[in-house]
Amino acid sequence: GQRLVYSGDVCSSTPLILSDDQRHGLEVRDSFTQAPLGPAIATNSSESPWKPQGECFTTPVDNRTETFCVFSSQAFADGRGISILTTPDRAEYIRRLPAFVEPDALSGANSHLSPPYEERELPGRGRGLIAKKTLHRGDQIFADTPILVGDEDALFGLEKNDWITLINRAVDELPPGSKEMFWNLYARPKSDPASDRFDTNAFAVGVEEHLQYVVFPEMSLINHDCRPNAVYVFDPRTLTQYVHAMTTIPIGTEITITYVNPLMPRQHRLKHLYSSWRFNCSCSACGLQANISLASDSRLNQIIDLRRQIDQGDGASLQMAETLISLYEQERLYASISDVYQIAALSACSEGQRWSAIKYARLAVEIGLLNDGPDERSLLMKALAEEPEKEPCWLKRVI
Ligand SMILES: C[S@@+](CC[C@H](N)C(=O)[O-])C[C@H]1O[C@@H](n2cnc3c(N)ncnc32)[C@H](O)[C@@H]1O
Repeated sequence: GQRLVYSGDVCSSTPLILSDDQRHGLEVRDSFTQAPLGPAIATNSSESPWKPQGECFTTPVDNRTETFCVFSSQAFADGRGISILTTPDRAEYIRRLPAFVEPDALSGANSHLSPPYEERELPGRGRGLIAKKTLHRGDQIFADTPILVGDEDALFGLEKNDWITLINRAVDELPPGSKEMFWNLYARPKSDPASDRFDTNAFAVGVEEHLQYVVFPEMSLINHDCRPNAVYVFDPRTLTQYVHAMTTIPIGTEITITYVNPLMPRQHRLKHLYSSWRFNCSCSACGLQANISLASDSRLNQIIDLRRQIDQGDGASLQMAETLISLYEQERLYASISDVYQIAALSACSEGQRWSAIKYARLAVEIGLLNDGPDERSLLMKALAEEPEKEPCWLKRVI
């Protein structure tokens, strides 16, 4: 969850949160803040699922005083349970989400009976997840609800001791199975065992356009790679985070996601991973020989320059978009490529290149679903994939 804006805000995809000295300037991946499709919350108010709260703590946030309490439900998600450390207003919003009020909203979630992976001890990186069968792009690996939710304003605003009191209570209120999974999570001992585990394992997500940090204990075993083979996306209506294969993952291969913005140059990635998680990144992209690594960095710079030109100018020509796609492919940045297909689809549309527009729009739809979920852009891409001539972008480019 740390803010990883690098040169022009191109991409930020960090799942986890971090050490005390870095608890500032956080952000959520763009995709998480997309407006969900369909009504976000139920209009009828059902009975509150929350167990009566204990003591709450207050802190000033933006010139007002906010109160933070723990809201727990042991029954949530068929007894998996959830504890939410937030304000009473936000808890009220959350309890009306389909995750709580629609009986079938979680029917496909939290099923770990025959997972496509197994847990293994891996040299130099603790536990990790290894594919038990070959996975292909789009295969679902996880669909889980969080067991803990911690409000950004509480995490960064509350006195440390108040935060520690609340996060420990939040863990205590979980059903035994979930509590055990939480205590089994890895954390480097730093301040408080619950708070340390939360810091190492929480993902930043947007709920009601507000940043929350959420812990999914099964997904927490996924290690980092700068060129990962899996991606994750959060659905704020069902509070479900999905992990999908983004490339072919051969049987016996480790399943990975990226913890940092993969467009950062190698030195920045190494530094960031070390300062936040205290490990020396040894992924293939970090371990490249010096001259090959320089070539990789220069491609990353070229990507950032091109994207800046596109953002600041009048959009991309199809040629620019195809150059970008090629650079992403050369860099194996498949986990971040979906918006580049969108750029290509729009530029092809504006140049009246029918088949290219359809091809890139289809790719943007397919890959965008894995990366960003069903957001508004995916509707536009769907329409473009059908009949580009009917879209406002058609032949818009005046050259
Ligand atoms: C969310 S946990 C991942 C699961 C963890 N390996 C375990 O044993 O539970 C994050 C921690 O895993 C380790 N880790 C993750 N990716 C790594 C990598 N590429 N190289 C070395 N250590 C890594 C680091 O210790 C990091 O703080």
